[in-house]
Amino acid sequence: MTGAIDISALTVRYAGATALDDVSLTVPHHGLTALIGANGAGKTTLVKALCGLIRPDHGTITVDGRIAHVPEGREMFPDMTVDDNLRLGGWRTRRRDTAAIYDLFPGLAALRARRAGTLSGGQQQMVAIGRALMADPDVLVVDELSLGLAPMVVTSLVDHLVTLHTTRDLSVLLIEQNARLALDLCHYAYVLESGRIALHGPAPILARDPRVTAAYLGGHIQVTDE
Ligand SMILES: Nc1ncnc2c1ncn2[C@@H]1O[C@H](COP(=O)(O)OP(=O)(O)OP(=O)(O)O)[C@@H](O)[C@H]1O
Repeated sequence: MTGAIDISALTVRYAGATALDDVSLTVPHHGLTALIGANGAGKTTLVKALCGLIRPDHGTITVDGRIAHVPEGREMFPDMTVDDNLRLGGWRTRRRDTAAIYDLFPGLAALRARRAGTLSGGQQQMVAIGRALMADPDVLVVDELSLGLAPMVVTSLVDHLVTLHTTRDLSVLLIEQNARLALDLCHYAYVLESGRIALHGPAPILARDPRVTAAYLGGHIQVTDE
């Protein structure tokens, strides 16, 4: 065990089609690590394997400590209140006190009795992060933080994530289609292409790699040498 998450030689096949092919990656302790990739690259498959929702055909996954997941699309229970959605996150730890989550996201406090399905996408994303935190995780897997959200909302969520990472010493794996966001935010990144890790390295270096800029950053990036 070297990291908070260690994935080694992971292979997943669906009915003969290979979704992940010999994927290895490490999320270091207390690091912010990104996994970026286009539609169909295998990101969701990797998250499902990580969360034990599918059984890999080959390879190993080890997690050091408690892992919690902020799922793609938030996955609220829409007819339950915000507070009850948060409490669901604490079922394993038997934690019921949600006050710390409202301290972190003060905007949610006034919404605690609202049905979660009536919240905006950004508010739901805060509930989804809060629900994951109710599990007192050491490792947080955040799947598509920015999906369908306005840039200002994403900026605010990113600020919260950075605060969480620094104040709670969380190790974070951020799964993102928005490569610019992921490379700005994270220390290290992996690029998944057609089920294989095509590139990996420190995020600032990947952000200047012509293969990344052409495929994931719109092909226009200003590289200045100081
Ligand atoms: N249940 C399944 N049965 C068959 N093939 C599947 C299944 N789930 C995913 N796949 C295929 O596996 C590959 C990887 O899919 P996956 O959903 O992991 O990609 P992704 O990177 O998460 O894509 P997106 O960003 O569009 O969600 C794709 O070719 C997809 O069609």
